[in-house]
Amino acid sequence: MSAQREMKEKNPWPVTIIIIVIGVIAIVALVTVAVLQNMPLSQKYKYGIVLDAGSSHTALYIYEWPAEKDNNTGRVEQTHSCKVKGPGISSYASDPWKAGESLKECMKEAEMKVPGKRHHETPLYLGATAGMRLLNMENGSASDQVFQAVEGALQKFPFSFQGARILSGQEEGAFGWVTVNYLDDRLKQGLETTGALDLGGASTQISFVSSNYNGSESPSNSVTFRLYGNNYNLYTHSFLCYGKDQAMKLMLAQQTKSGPETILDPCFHPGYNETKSYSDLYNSPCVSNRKPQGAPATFTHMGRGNFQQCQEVVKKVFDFTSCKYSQCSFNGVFQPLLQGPFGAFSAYYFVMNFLNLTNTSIPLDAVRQKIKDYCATPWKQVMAQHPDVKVNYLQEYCFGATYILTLLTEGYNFTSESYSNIKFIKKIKGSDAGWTLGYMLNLTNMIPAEAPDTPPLPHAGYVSIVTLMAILLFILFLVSLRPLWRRCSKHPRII
Ligand SMILES: Nc1ccn([C@@H]2O[C@H](COP(=O)(O)OP(=O)(O)OP(=O)(O)O)[C@@H](O)[C@H]2O)c(=O)n1
Repeated sequence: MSAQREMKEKNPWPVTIIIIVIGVIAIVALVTVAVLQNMPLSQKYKYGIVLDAGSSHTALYIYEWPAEKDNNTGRVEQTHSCKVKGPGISSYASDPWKAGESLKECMKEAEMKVPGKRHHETPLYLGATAGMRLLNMENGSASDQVFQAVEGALQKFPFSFQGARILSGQEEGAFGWVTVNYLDDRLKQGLETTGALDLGGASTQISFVSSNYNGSESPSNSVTFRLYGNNYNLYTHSFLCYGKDQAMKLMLAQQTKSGPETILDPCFHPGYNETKSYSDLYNSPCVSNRKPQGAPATFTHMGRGNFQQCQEVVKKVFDFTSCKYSQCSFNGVFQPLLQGPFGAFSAYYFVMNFLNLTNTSIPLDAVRQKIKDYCATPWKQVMAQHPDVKVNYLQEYCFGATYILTLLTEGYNFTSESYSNIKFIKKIKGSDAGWTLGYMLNLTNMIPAEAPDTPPLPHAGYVSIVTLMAILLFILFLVSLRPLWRRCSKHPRII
């Protein structure tokens, strides 16, 4: 009996097993805590909606980002877009309530796309650009009525409506630049930025960072930002009336100065023949003061399809005569030396994409030749070759391409070499290039001035290190129990 008790007391196995079990439980607990503690929270998303009320049309964009990453970058994505049917809101000046009505279809779509429980916290913004800038200049009360109508319509939806307003040209340029560089992940990483070229229907913007511009010459073109710990001194300018549609009015005004009944327009295809009204042509503040006295009610617009002559007429819409600065683009507007890559979007993309000219490694002379051939193509043939393209767009691609080339090379001074620095783009990583994303990021304070603190290790690295340390500690512990092992390995003596 006493010999058995002694054997039990001297046998260390049960103690060793208990220690091993506790050790294993401790390791499992440690690793589990490390994994759970560092696990990303279950993905909840937040949403933001921006309506781009442009001169030619309105578009709605829905953005989405992980809820816990409000203050971080590169995570906001466009998840949905909706093109509002009909013209831009400025076209409803004589029927303002229709401007509000026109938005309802896309807004209903947004109600379906954003999860119901997020509706009330989802900010909704409407920003109007050059079409409303022009209407506001022309008729302030009509512009106010259009805003009242759209605000009334938008307030009826369950989102958190943050107001409708006209963006300045400077804001439009700067937010377009923010969008492009945010989507390219250039801001967070502090990389060289990309310039932004935006061609709308009524205005056009150029924005870029140039090392020879610090804002002292022509301060009205300067916008400064501090983003993720980096300072940016952006040059930006918006040319009102130099969007594609208004520039075409300027070009047609050149050709109808004397109030003729017929014009033979080099920027339209041969065989193109339409009767147009003088009052429609001269209905915008960009040209209204040039309307010829005693002109007939209509004129016949005929096409000639001559690229060189078109270039000559288009050049005349720019004023290159005066510049009080060290250097100018046109109309006496200061512009520093072009620098770095550029992204060109909106109508730049629509037109160049239609003509298969988005590849800027094609030499400029070859681009000119292609546009020349296209302009010379008879209108009937163009229509037959593109039955799916809206005639309103189709008839303007010869002018559009000639205008784009003239604006870039003569207006902004891109050369045969620097032309290849331009990329014609529609989307970047699934989000449309344009001012809307930059506008929302700014209003929701989603780009911090200082670089956000990042954890020293990624989640997987943290878990691996904790696991490794725990195993090493356990092995060390087992090794420290060696005296016990030796005793265990000897057969218990039964005396
Ligand atoms: N498939 C398309 C779509 C649009 N356009 C042209 O692109 C211009 C409109 O560009 P957009 O960026 O939509 O301009 P808006 O926002 O309407 O104008 P703005 O910014 O000046 O207010 C218009 O001239 C339109 O004719 C085109 O040529 N082909």
